[in-house]
Amino acid sequence: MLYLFSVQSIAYTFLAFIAFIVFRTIYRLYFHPLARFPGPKFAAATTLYNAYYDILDSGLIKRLPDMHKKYGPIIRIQPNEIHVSDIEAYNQIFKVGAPFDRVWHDNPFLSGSLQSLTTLSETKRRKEFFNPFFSKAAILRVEPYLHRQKLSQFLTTLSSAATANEGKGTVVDFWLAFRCLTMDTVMDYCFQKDMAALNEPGFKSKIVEDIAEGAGLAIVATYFPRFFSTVNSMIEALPESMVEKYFKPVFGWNCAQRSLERQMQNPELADAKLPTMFDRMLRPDEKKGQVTPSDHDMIADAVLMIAAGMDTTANCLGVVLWHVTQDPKVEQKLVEELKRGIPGNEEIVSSAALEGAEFKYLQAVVKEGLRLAYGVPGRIIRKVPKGGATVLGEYVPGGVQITSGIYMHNTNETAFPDPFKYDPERWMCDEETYRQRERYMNSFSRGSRSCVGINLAYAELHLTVAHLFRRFQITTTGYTTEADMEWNDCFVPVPNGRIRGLAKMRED
Ligand code: HEM
Repeated sequence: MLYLFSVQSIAYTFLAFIAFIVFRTIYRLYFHPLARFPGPKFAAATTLYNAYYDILDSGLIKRLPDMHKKYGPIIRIQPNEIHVSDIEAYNQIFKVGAPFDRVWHDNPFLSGSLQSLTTLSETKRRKEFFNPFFSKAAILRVEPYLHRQKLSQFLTTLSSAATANEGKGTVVDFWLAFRCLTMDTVMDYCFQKDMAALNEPGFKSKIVEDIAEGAGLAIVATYFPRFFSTVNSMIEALPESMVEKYFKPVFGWNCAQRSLERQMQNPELADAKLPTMFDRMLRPDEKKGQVTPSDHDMIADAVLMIAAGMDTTANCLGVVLWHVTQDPKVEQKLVEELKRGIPGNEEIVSSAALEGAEFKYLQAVVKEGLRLAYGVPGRIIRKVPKGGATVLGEYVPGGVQITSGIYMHNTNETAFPDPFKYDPERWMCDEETYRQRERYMNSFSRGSRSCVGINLAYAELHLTVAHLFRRFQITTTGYTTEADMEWNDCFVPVPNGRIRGLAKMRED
């Protein structure tokens, strides 16, 4: 009897569940406030549609251009989410001060950080600490002690690889090398903390490998935030040796986190002559109503800087290296310009000089790399304010998620004819065309939530690309394939393979 009862109750529960799914699907398809928006029916019925393409395929974002061609400029891509393809609508949602708050998918490593703040007012208060720290003037002021030194270490380690084998060179894993560079730079710039990844022969840094390998999970975590939070707490409760062996990304993050915690508790560990990111937070301007964030939130911000600054910049360097080495004309023009502007092979010039009139082609090479590296291609989501908003002439109710992916704008066919071709010449144009193209190029996002690290990123990119190609001849053909460079949208693009190349010293 007891057995029967339990079988019956399981059956009833199952039927109730099926009924719930059926009613919910009918509601979503025919009675939901977004029911009138066009788009695939499956996407309107369940988030599994998005999840399928984001987790099991290379990302929904890559399907959106075709979906927009079929259904129009404003489409429903999830039961409660709208995607718009039009640049004016993008500007409406992402302009400075726009009332569309960020949608935050809980992430155990970043909760409490700037990125987890959703409203404009909270964001503005926290950004007051960051904006002066990442200003162009601040970046230039410390450049001789920091990012230029990191660049020198990068070039030295690369020289060792390039002069090995009696000068025949060695194959270098540039995927890892660029991550060592960007990780060491961010850690040094923000916290005066030397992770010394660049000193590892052949850039074989374990901590960078461990942290970088976790990037692929970021998008999965946005669909199952509670599950990932719980699993993360369980992993953290395990003995350290097990975490190191079986859960490498978590271990890498924990190491970075502990090291930052140590530094926060012992501020004297920082070199007093240069500020760290925490200095300003620990000395808030009370007249402006600033308050020091909690220790937890400052640590979360520190972790955010690594997460936001490492892969994005390294991805762009990888894209530039790949395309430049695949096109002899581009490489020749770049190297000629660099030889004119940097006569001595061993010389290091400042990022300010590299952003001047003598290096226009270098700037175009970097800009085109940023365009095709996409920054955060798809998942930057906003919430329609209470009371709703009119977007592209359509009323969208309050509370609905809305977005417009960077990938779509960076590959807009009108702004960038033959959009997937890497062509720095697009940026060697008249001012009006340049401005038009810039409106579509949104790799750093726009508005109140745009990238706070943009100046540091540009300095790193110009410095690295200039000195890399000035000093080294790199062959990627035969060591990297088109398929390796294909990417999956994991919040940031994660390439299928690693970019590797044979590095040799340039003779003149
Ligand atoms: C090529 C390099 C980079 C690209 C393409 C890039 C791109 C972006 C994008 C698209 C966003 C918006 C993400 C969102 O709204 O969810 C963003 C946010 C952010 N970036 Fe960058 N980024 C780069 C480098 C850096 C660096 C070097 C740092 C600092 C060390 C940094 C720090 C941040 C922070 C803190 C945010 C969060 C801003 C907020 O939530 O309001 N980024 N970045």
